[in-house]
Amino acid sequence: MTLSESPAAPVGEVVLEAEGLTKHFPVRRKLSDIFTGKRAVVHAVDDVSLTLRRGRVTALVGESGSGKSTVARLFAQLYPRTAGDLRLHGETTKVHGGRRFRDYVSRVQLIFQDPFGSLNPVHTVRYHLTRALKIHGNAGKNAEELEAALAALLTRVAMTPPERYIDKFPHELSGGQRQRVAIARALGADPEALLADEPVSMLDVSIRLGILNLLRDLKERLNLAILYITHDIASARYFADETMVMYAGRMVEGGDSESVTQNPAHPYTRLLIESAPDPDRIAGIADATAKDRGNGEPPSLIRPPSGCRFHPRCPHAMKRCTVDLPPRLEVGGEPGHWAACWLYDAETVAKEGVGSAADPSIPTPPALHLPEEAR
Ligand SMILES: Nc1ncnc2c1ncn2[C@@H]1O[C@H](COP(=O)(O)OP(=O)(O)OP(=O)(O)O)[C@@H](O)[C@H]1O
Repeated sequence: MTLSESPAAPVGEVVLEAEGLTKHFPVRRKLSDIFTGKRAVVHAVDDVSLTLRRGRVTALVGESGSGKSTVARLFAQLYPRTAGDLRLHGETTKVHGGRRFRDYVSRVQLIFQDPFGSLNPVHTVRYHLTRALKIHGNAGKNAEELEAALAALLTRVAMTPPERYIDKFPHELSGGQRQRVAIARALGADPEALLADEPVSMLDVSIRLGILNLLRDLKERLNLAILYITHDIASARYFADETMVMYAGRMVEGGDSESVTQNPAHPYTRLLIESAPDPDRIAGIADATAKDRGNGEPPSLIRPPSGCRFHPRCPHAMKRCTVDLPPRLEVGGEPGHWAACWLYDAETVAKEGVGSAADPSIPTPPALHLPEEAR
């Protein structure tokens, strides 16, 4: 097997495109539902639009329960979607098992958070990788070619010399090495896109950077499109080209990673950044934590708030935020940087005044940098 190093597809070519992706999970029926005829659902993901391109990492950031893993599973087609479209190279794709699903999985691979759970403890590295190569038709024509393909996979994830690792069982490897094997197994399909769901969150802090550097190397050498799911916005700045922020099942901000992390526009992104441990900002941590507590908890996804879902926690909320869902609005002067927030609609701000409908118990926020026309 030869991994398609820098394949002909141009960097930036769209691989996968989601439009209006929505997933509602039904919740257990209550007696009252029988009388009302309604069935409650968890609004796990609503109206998510996202594009994955060759040679680019797109980070999807948000706190626990915001819907990130559900988006990854929708992209992997492990769940049927409630609504919306998913296109592979411009064509709608909807597969439910069988050969079509296997073809899809050959092009789009998912890497899980838990390297301890994703490898079968009774099988060796050789078994896991051979199986992946065979399933995806990349095992070569004979034993020598298979051996060469196995060595290529381990070399690609910097587990060298390959013979040191190939016959090891998962328990003989460190967490970082197991995640490298899981990545090598995904590469066994020779995919175009990797969906990495919190790939480093269960690893020691000291080895996280090594795995992110490996993924970056793969993005460049194999021209992969990578969806990087994380709750750690600081790592998104370091690793991703583009960053999208999710809150309570909806996307609230997006743009290139530098703009989103250095000049966050949505009040939720600002809160996320303030509560992220940042070695350059150690003095501010206690203060930020206190502010978080004041800003409350994520809402129920069974009955999500009307309008902007962040409005009950938002120190800048206006009346319109409580009733109208904000569209994606451009953030002044930064091409491609948007926020789904009425603060970026000058007319609304002028008419209602920033914070005019905010809960008075929310602590006073730091100064907002709004576009001039909205001040
Ligand atoms: N199979 C399911 N059935 C019912 N509800 C679900 C199911 N899977 C997820 N949910 C709900 O959907 C919401 C989004 O969950 P999801 O796991 O996608 O969030 P997340 O941002 O990935 O969180 P985490 O970082 O904790 O994994 C949560 O409220 C979760 O409880």
